[in-house]
Amino acid sequence: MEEKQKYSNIRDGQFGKEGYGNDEIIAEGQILDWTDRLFLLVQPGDARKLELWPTNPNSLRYVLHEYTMKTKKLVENVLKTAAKSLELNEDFFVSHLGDKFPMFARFNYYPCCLKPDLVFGLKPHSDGPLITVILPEKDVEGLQVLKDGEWIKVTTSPDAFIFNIGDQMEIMSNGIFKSPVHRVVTFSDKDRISIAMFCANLPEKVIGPADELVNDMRPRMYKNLKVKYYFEVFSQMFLQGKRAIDWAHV
Ligand SMILES: O=C(O)CCC(=O)C(=O)O
Ligand SMILES: [Fe+2]
Repeated sequence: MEEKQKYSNIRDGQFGKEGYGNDEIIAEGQILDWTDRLFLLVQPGDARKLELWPTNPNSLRYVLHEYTMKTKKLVENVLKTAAKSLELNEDFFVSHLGDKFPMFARFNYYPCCLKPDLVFGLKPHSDGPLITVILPEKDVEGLQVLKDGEWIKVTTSPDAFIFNIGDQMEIMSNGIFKSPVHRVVTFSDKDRISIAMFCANLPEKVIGPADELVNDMRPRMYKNLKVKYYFEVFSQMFLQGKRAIDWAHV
């Protein structure tokens, strides 16, 4: 416990986004997730808060750096394919992101729970950034996606990543790609771990639907929004269990 507290997301009584710990508590009775998590900015390199990067195990810094670089390459390739599938220039998403886009790593540990019906490992939410790369536990399922009012299990496959579309992608694709509501359930007899890498546009960028995807058949669905502002709204709404994307509609 002491080791974890060295990296706590509460410093001098102030809640910080990065570090070890659960969500900020903003309301009495707010339901917290059944999870232990560490959240770190991993990209751009010069903005890392290394004092929050655990030194045990010793290899973590090196491995996380390598993992970040490889995830970046992978994401760029996937984003090129995604742009092509929308008949946009293949660099559409990649050029918006630029080279120094923010990437965050979230290490999720969901302990087993004697009353799994009463808690979520992670409550229903959508991801705010552009795209998330999830490395799930090899053989413990737990992630579920809401589709047409039903919760569908996301199956895992050894050595496969899960790519999740985030709100920024839904906005930029004018709603063609959907940012799904998803949640993580717990089990009475199994723990689960996952690593989620969130890739976002720079806070000062303004994003909106691609011009090519707005036409008479498909009118503009979302406002143009400054990313920083969207995140402020997102954080508040997330804690209240609401979706920021509903607020972003024109
Ligand atoms: O643990 C998972 O599989 C999903 C994690 C997730 O949705 C998140 O961290 O936003
Ligand atoms: Fe998520």
